[in-house]
Amino acid sequence: MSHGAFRDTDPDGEIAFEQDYVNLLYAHLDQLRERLTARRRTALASAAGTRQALVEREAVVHQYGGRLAQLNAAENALCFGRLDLEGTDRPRYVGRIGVHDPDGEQDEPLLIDWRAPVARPFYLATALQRDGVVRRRHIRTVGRRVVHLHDEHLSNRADPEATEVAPEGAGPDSITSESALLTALNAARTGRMNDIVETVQAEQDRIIRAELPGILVVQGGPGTGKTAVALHRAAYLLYHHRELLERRGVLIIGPNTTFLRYIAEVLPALGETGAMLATTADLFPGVAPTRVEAGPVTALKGQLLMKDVVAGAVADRQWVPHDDDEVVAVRHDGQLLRLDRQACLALRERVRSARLLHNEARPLVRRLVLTELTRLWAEAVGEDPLGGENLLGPEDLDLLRAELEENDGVDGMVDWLWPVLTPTRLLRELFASPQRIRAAAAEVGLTQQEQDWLVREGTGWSEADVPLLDEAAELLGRDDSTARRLAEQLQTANLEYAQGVLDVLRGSESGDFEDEESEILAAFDLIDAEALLDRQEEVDHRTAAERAATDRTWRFGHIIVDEAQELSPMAWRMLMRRSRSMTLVGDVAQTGEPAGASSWQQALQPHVGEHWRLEELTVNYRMPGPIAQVAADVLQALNPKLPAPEVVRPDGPVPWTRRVADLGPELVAAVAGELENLDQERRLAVVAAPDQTQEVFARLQAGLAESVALGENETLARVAVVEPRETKGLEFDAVVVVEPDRILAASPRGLGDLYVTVTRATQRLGIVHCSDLPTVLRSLRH
Ligand SMILES: Nc1ncnc2c1ncn2[C@@H]1O[C@H](COP(=O)(O)OP(=O)(O)OP(=O)(O)O)[C@@H](O)[C@H]1O
Repeated sequence: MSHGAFRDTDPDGEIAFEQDYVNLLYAHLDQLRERLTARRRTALASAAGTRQALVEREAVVHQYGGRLAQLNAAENALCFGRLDLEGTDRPRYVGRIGVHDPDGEQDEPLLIDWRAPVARPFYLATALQRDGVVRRRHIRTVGRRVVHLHDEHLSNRADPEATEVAPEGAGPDSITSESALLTALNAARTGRMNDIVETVQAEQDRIIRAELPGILVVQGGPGTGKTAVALHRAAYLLYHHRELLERRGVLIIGPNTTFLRYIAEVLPALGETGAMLATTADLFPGVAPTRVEAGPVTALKGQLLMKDVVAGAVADRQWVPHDDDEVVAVRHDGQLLRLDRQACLALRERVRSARLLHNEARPLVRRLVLTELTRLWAEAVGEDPLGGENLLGPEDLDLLRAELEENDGVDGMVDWLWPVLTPTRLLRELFASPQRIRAAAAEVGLTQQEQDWLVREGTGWSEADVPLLDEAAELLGRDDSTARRLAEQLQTANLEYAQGVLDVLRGSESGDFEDEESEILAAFDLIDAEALLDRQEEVDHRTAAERAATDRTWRFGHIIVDEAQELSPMAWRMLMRRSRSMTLVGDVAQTGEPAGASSWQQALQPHVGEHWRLEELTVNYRMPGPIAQVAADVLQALNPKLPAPEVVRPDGPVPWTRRVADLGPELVAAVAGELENLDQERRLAVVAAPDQTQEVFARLQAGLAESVALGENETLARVAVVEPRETKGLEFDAVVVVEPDRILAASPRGLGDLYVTVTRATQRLGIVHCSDLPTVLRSLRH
């Protein structure tokens, strides 16, 4: 590996040279923005008298808006790289977007989008595999000012002074652009994730640019860049498959809303705003889970056997009398027409054999019920007093049937036998009734304890309920009656609104207008309210993400799942319905959820068999060596088969431990000491077991403001007190772990939570404990 020296001065005018070029790029960016803003303004102001013109105008305005957002996002670090190539004097500049000189004669763009194939050597070229690259230059800018250049000479013919051999142990051989990378890794964390577009590494680049179709699993230890890679892959795929992915949308699933906030700025910074960020809990429109359930309940609800429980619950609602004494009956024309158990059983079998979804089978149920009731009524009224054949002919039967159709009691009977069910009604009524649970679980063999876990007191949905609601929706099919009623109401309301718009237009019509310019057509001459409504519906410029958020059956162009190891089998089942083109990133050593995966094979086999491919990330960019060593010890105990990632920064502060009598002043002193070790802008997380976070927070809130010479708000803004699960996917400059023994005891999945906890720090790690340290933290014991 070779790398160049920093140039802090600019003896050869290199910075000035690059500054000129960067100025030129920004001038083009400004020009482009101005031109687009003006065009957008003109389009907005243009008249759109016809339906077609209105649709076209809206499309153009929308398109300009999207492009402008991309250009605005490129403002920061527009250009960050340059490649000098063999056989040409013209360098190739790499940046966030492509910039062309509209008047230029050259074919080659002034700036190449990092996602374009010709930008790839910027990330991949090494001294051994140069790909035609003689020199790779990293250009660092602050605002629009070039502040630093760093060169890597990949050619043997390069200036020997600018090339030096990497010091021993400076990190894995595969690292490129080491100086720029180390600058990024050592930077203070802000609480929001940054993009890594300037320093993507070769193994990451391969994953980012992997082909779209199919299921790609990315396994990697903590800090190997899985989240970063997943988000850059989203940007890459949107660039290369824009038409498909803007139409179908990209869904990004994260473990919780804190995490989604943490990553929210990465894609916009890469110029992409169209992806939908969600947790699996958000995937059933209209349901916002707030209910917290105990671990065993969550674990049970996540298991695949719950699909059979839900199916059992639906089947149980397709009612038949329990014995020969029970009947369903309707009174008609003085006759009591009854369906007994045998008749109901036969009817149910006929309907089930039609293999329709529950709600969609209702019209068939109604038809069969009517046939049976008609037969019963005919038997009663057409009976030949002399004992001969029934006196009624086919036409009479048709009349009887038509009459029965008008009887409200028939609908009541159908409701009883085959009620219209929504997913929420089905599960609400299931979880409220031990009898229903027993009936639903009859074929599944749930233990009494498991059945009791499903009984729900109170209301509200949990995250684990969402895949069950989705399952129910799949089995029930559309509840047409409600949907139709709602659609009709909406249509009426919208029609009234559209009519109102036309009335306003008419109201504003001037008297002169009618007399003198009757040739000119006004909007209300051309369209009626219904047409206006149609027109509004056609001009639906919500992004695919926005439309998908309200449509449970939306199929996405691609789904990215982060912390994918946490998904339960039922959650996988739900996601698989939404796309089969997926990137799943995670680490099976970090699983904390009770129903999460122990292996990718176990997680995916039931849904896609062997149809998935695995890539691995092997380099830890987050932790310095001494912290990584602590993590490696925990990993060794957790799953010795998983290799600990290599580190990029071998050196760093040694993690410290402090034994305290209780979590009082000594804890405060330890945290205060740690804060003093950190620069002002750096942030600290104090991680404690779920049942201790409140106490720890209260102690620190009271004690820290006094110990550290800072205001209370200022101090607490730098210190987050969190439980292990809340730190999933996040990182902090420093982490203080409180009572690891207690964290271990509170984890449903053994060492997973502790492993997550000790792998969050980018700079410093400390441990405060009252009880003995767990054996896995042996390297920290004195
Ligand atoms: N090529 C890179 N250049 C600069 N920074 C990088 C690079 N790769 C990763 N990082 C940084 O390393 C840190 C860890 O990355 P990330 O959070 O994506 O890892 P992860 O594998 O998802 O970790 P975890 O499993 O713990 O959630 C982040 O700060 C990220 O920006």
